[in-house]
Amino acid sequence: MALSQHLSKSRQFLAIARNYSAAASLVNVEVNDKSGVAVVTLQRPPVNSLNLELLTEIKQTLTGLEKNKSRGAIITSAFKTFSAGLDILEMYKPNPDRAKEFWTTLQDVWISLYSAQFPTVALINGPAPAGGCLLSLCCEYRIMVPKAVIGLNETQLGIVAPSWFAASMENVIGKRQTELALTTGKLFTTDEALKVGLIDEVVQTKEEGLEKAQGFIGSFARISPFARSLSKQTVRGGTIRSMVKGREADLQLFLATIQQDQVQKGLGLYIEALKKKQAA
Ligand SMILES: CC/C=C\C/C=C\C/C=C\CC/C=C/CC(=O)SCCNC(=O)CCNC(=O)[C@H](O)C(C)(C)COP(=O)(O)OP(=O)(O)OC[C@H]1O[C@@H](n2cnc3c(N)ncnc32)[C@H](O)[C@@H]1OP(=O)(O)O
Repeated sequence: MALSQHLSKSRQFLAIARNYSAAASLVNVEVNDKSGVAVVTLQRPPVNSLNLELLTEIKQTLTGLEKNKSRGAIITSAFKTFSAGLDILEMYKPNPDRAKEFWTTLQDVWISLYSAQFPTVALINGPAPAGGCLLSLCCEYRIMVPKAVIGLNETQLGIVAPSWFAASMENVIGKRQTELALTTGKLFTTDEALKVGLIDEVVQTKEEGLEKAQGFIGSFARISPFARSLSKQTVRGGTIRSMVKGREADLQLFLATIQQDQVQKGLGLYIEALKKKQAA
């Protein structure tokens, strides 16, 4: 492609990206003019807990990037927490219609991000428990800052990570480590996560992380995008097909689980503990 054509295409893409960024106040999208890589910054204060609105905006962002044949996406946070995971208030004393839409949107986000045709990097610039960890596991590469934690800690809340959460982790660190991590609800420190392969690199700052993430995506410059994305599909296809096939049953299981008295009690206590921690 001629340089002028490439630039015009980039500008067009930039304008589109800025458009859906402007409409989406909980997610900011900035496309690097040179590389065409999108930096997708989650910005729902204070801790990017994933409620219906944030998930909807992430889903719209991913759809936009796919439609515009993005060169790649780096997912990060505007705050000191990457993401506190699912918003517990969406599961505590839930409205049934909203809970259904909430879980369906989470499933949609997982499918879009896990199967994205473009390269994806999670720049984990702070704690990433549960749903925050899941979001990063959907990406192809994980870069993390020191003194943070990451993991699927659902059992600590008295709930169970669904099978597709577990599969996402298993595909990265293997069955044995996943079983240990899930049953104990382990939150890995940055060093532990690197050792077990849950993350790929440690950086000292977010800026350094952005450079490394651009470098990872740039490493595909000489690889055919078609061959790249088909290879990704080959590796991930089984997990995606199984999740899609079971998504209705998964939704029903979620709705039934969060209606249980014992689960509601556990979530209530967990919310109280979070609030007490802040008051202390
Ligand atoms: C075979 C399978 C069978 C069955 C499966 C079927 C169904 C399964 C059913 C359910 C599965 C559901 C899966 C859920 C996954 C999740 O993601 S659950 C969420 C888990 N998240 C956490 O445990 C993180 C909790 N938060 C923290 O640890 C800390 O907040 C954090 C380290 C992230 C940041 O610490 P800090 O900077 O000190 O902030 P604060 O703790 O002071 O928090 C600030 C305010 O934010 C509120 N908050 C924090 N996290 C959440 C959250 N996840 N949701 C909602 N709100 C949150 C916190 O209460 C403070 O609020 P306040 O200012 O006091 O109002």
